[in-house]
Amino acid sequence: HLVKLFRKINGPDKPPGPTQLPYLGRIHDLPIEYMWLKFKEWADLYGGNGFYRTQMLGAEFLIVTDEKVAEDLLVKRAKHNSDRPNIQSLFDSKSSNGSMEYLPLMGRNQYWARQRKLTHSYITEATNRRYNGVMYHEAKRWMARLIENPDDFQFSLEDMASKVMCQLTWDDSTLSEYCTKSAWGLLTQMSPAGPITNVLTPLWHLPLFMNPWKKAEHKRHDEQQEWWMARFLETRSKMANGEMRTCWTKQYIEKTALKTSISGDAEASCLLGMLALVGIFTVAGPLSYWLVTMVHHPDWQAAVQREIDEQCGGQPPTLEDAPKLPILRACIKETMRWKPNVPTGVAHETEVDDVYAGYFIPKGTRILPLDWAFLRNPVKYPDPETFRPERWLEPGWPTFQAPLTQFPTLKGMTSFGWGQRQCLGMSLTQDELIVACGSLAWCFNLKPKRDPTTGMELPVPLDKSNSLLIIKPDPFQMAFEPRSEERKLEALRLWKESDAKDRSDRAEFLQTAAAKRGEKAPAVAPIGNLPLGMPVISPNAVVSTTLACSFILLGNAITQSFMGVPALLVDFPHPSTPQHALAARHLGRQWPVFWQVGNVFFRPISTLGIFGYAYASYAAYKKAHSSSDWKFLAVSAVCHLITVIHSAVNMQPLNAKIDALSRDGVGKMGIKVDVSLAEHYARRWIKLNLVRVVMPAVAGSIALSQTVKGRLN
Ligand code: HEM
Repeated sequence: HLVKLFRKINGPDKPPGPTQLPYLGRIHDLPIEYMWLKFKEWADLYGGNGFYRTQMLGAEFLIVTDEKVAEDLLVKRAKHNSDRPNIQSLFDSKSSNGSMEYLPLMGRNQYWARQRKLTHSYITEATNRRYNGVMYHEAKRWMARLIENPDDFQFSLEDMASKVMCQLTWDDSTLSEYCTKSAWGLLTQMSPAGPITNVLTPLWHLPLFMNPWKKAEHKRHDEQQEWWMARFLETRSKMANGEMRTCWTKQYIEKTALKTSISGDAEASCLLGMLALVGIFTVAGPLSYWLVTMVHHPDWQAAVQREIDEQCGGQPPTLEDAPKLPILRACIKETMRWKPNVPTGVAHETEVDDVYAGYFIPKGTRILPLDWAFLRNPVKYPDPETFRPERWLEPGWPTFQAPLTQFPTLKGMTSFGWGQRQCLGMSLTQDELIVACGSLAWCFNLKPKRDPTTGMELPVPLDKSNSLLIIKPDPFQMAFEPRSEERKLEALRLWKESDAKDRSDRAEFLQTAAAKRGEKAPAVAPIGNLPLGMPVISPNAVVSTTLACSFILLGNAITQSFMGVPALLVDFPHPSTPQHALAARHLGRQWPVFWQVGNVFFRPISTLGIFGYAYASYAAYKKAHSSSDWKFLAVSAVCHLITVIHSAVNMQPLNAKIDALSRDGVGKMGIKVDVSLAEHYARRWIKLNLVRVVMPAVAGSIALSQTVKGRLN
């Protein structure tokens, strides 16, 4: 039976390709890491017709390695070849059961059709509006961040792309960090290099109680959905107060909701959430590779800088300048050709049996347009392994197109896919890369970093990346050297100016909204995403104050336990000696002086800590319940609460006892104490006071780490 099966699956009627094993196909020698390189290796062996076939665990693949074949199958026969394969580790990735969640992964069904139409119209409109200046604002912020903290460039790069998308979707750039995390979560889950269940698909069907992959996906999925819905509802409630500026979600609620076939809030929140998410890791890829490329090609970097200096009047480039910047556009396009960030391409699935070039292509075949192969075709791209932007700029190269005011353009590149499923973010990607890469070239010399001890240049690897569906380079180090002191100051000034304008625009908008409602305008403009109905006080400012409280309390408690009381007890006479009674009375008299400051000063600031941390925790909860930030601050609040309760319940009675020593053992409320235990009371006090050392230390450390990580912004 096996021999028969083997002959059948490798029969001469099948398209060429590596020999297939029954059921396994070629799963055994297809590496998860850098899978596209193996696909290309097979392409060189079997892809003479522009395609070859392989199998994986019963799934049939047609790997397309020539653009003409991709055009034939995915554009001309798009009607039958525009479905998507199921992704095992996501629930209903194709929306066959109406989940309506992830547009790029949906099958070719009604949900996909209406969501694609709407997404296309929103992106087109935003492109025509020049994205309301969001890209310029975020590029300026990024330059300033790179000047102030260059070593954090990988984070700030992705955060810039995320802020652009969050701003366009919800008019709130403060959502960027969570959105990026959520984006990588989804990307990992859907990639072959993600959970093992994407490759060993039967594992996914284990019962839930013994299935860690399904449990993890439940959690990820539910958190993401909840967050998208929270953003949607928040926009709606801000709109009800007239406090929402232009963004895609507002546009949907205000204009589209009544006219569209989108089924309701759940579908709309997913469509908008997915739109925000898909523009992060995609744009971050070429931006990261731009850094790598420029470090390795200082001559082209200098050419881009010269062009910008000559054409943009000493300022960073705008989209209006783009026609005058062919070298910048050529370098961006060549970066995307040389280091494509979706190297395997995105699979389509066939919906009918078909015949192509005499070969039978069964229904359900996954067609993979292998971008790595398209972009390394030596006929179209001579010397394909080398970064050569001149191929877009000089007549004589197969890819040259005139006029240079229009070409080269990213639009239509094979990297954006094919036919009915072609990427909807081409213009947004092109515009964002022109603004961001152009601003980098205007402001910095991008160089290798030197090891501070050896003085040697640290390598910037060319071929190290993750292996997800959309890739980015592995972490590396490099230097961002401002081109001159004036450029640096100008970049900082531009950001300050843009930030101030943004804040005042928001404040003015809110004031107008308040005036329309007949209310007094809020004193401080809420920047970001503060909870509705709360006084508008920045959680960051509150926590900075309570942090000081925690550490003051800590300092005080250390002084008391390790200096103050031990000093009072030096050479304290033994109860059997005649001097003891006098010393005990003396201790009782010293005590109120010592303790009073605790009641008057430290208890109130400890109480202030409770409220401050609780407020910040609540604000963090409102901002993103699904993130655990609020829990950290809640722990800080509880630590302060414990300190206050402990002082009242355990320490105060001890104070009263020591105080009673000053009156020969009879306290104010008539309590009687044993004078011979004077030193014992004081030493016990030292021990109990350690709670007042530990609790503020924990509270303060947690809050400090949250503040340093920027979790309260
Ligand atoms: C370097 C940047 C980008 C690359 C290389 C890229 C690449 C791709 C690819 C290969 C596809 C699948 C095409 C196919 O199946 O044939 C795709 C689909 C898609 N892209 Fe992009 N993309 C990029 C940026 C963006 C951005 C910035 C957005 C939106 C803001 C976006 C939105 C989409 C959407 C919505 C789809 C799904 C289309 C559908 O399934 O009908 N992309 N992209």
